[in-house]
Amino acid sequence: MPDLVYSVRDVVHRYRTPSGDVTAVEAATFDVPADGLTVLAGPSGSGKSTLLRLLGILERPTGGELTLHGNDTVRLTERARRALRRKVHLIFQNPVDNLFGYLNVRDNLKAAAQLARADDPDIGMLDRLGLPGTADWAISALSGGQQQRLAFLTALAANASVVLADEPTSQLDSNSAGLVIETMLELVDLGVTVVAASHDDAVLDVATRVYRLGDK
Ligand SMILES: Nc1ncnc2c1ncn2[C@@H]1O[C@H](COP(=O)(O)OP(=O)(O)OP(=O)(O)O)[C@@H](O)[C@H]1O
Repeated sequence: MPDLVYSVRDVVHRYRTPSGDVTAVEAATFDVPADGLTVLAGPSGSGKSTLLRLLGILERPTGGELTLHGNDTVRLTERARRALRRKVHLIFQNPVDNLFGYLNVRDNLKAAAQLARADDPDIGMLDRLGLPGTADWAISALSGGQQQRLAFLTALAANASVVLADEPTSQLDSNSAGLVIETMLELVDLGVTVVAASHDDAVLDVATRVYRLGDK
């Protein structure tokens, strides 16, 4: 049995709005084992992004239980939640939101490591993981797919054990999406736990497991 990274039990999340409470996540129950690619699937508005924010410890669920490596993230102090959050790396759907546009490729890896208080990153990962010879390139010189690929490599530079990706291929054409999927699977092979919210069939096809959120 692989290690359990997340245990999610009857998790509910409501947002307060001026026109009343909005239930974004309703009774979500699933496990995320350490191995493989876990995909959260569901139609627009089904709560995928909210669930990723809860898994990323950016927000506390309104109800239910959510543990990360056995730590009860609902009841932990803010300080303990911050320490746990350092092991988790979030990737957003728009590639440029994941990178510092004014830094080159190498310095993006270095900045990710510094922000996570990790050791100096191995820049050679660019050559091994699909971005050979790009260390000195500006971010704007990379294609969207290459930018998103680099975003996943910044997670390695940050020494993250968990990567949470919100619709990582939705802004990309199918070739670029293919590059990103390859990179997600490479991270999985390197022992990183990858959770992606996605309704892209190409991502669903390579998923190790899929948790479907219902229409509400
Ligand atoms: N900050 C917020 N305040 C109020 N309501 C919100 C907030 N964020 C999300 N919601 C609502 O919660 C529900 C779930 O949204 P969420 O973005 O998590 O779903 P999603 O499956 O990721 O959708 P999409 O694929 O369109 O991004 C929606 O009804 C949305 O309008």
